[in-house]
Amino acid sequence: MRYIIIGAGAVGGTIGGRLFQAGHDVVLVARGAHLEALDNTGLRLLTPDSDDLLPVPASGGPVPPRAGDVLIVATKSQDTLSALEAWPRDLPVVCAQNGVANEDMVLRRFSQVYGMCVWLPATHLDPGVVAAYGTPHSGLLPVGRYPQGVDDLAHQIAADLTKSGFVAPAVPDVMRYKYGKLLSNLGNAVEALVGHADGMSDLAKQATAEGEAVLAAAGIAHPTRQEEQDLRGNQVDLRPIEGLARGGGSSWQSLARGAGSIEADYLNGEIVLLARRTGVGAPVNEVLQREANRFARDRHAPGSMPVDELRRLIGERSAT
Ligand SMILES: NC(=O)C1=CN([C@@H]2O[C@H](COP(=O)(O)OP(=O)(O)OC[C@H]3O[C@@H](n4cnc5c(N)ncnc54)[C@H](OP(=O)(O)O)[C@@H]3O)[C@@H](O)[C@H]2O)C=CC1
Ligand SMILES: CC(C)(CO)C(=O)C(=O)O
Repeated sequence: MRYIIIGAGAVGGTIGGRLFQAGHDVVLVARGAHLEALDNTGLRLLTPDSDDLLPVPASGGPVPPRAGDVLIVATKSQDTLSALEAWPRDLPVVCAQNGVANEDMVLRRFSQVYGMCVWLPATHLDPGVVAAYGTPHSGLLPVGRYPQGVDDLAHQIAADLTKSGFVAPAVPDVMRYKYGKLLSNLGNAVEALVGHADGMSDLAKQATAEGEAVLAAAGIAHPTRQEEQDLRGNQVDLRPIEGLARGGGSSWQSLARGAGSIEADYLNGEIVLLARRTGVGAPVNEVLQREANRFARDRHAPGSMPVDELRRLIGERSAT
């Protein structure tokens, strides 16, 4: 099996780097300065306990096919389709991403799709450099066939990831896990907008509570908090890497890089979509989606919105 990682940033770089370290064939697909650094120097993968320079092959696009190729897409959700555009449609694709929309988007074009629920705090620090901030051998990556089930390939992927140091069970209901993870990611926009200001976690809890109510109204199952906690164990506990504080989660990082786009349409926006479909309200997530998109478009620095301003906007929207 050869793992082709489409979007070798924080998550893709970490998964690809660990698979490579465990002896698997890996190709990292990247672009721009990141691709140049990967080509010239290799992938530098930092963890709390290690600092490795890995000569993982990299490419800017499709590579000559080989039997057993598997695509792992680890771009932000807004980049999924364009990143997969040039790849042969008979390849299996694993969506190692947050949100729950990628699998359907990919299934329109590729017939064999897998979901992966990604609990793996990581940062794309610089071109060619990624950091994974978990406990040693951390990262929880349940994987399964989309929309449900476990086939031989899902078992093989889970086994390869497990041998690479992840906790990676093959699960028959991967989307149930991904809906649970979606709830945890509704606070991404809060962190991106107001940073770690006082009041940030209350706003994130409001977004999550609203998300839970919307999933309940839509009849969508997700793990209970206890089940998720049991599964997570200490796999996603952040540990410091000396000299490298983690600024924030994946959406915060998009703003910090001035990326011009953010994943909010696929995180808070998923709750807004479901709320509209089921006829319930989702004012908190609506404001977070709108403001996060505005912040990304106007290239505001992460954490630069006063928390009172965000509270005011949510209050205003909730009152209408
Ligand atoms: N970071 C984290 O801690 C976690 C992230 N996730 C999820 O994982 C997914 C990936 O996030 P993350 O790793 O943070 O994102 P990153 O931005 O770090 O990495 C995504 C990479 O994809 C690249 N990319 C986008 N389009 C293309 C393309 N057409 N060709 C080649 N490369 C492309 C980006 O390049 P460029 O920079 O040039 O745009 C970037 O390097 C998201 O769904 C996120 O929500 C889940 C759990 C934790
Ligand atoms: C859980 C968390 C916040 C880990 O960083 C994440 O999923 C993200 O950054 O998107």
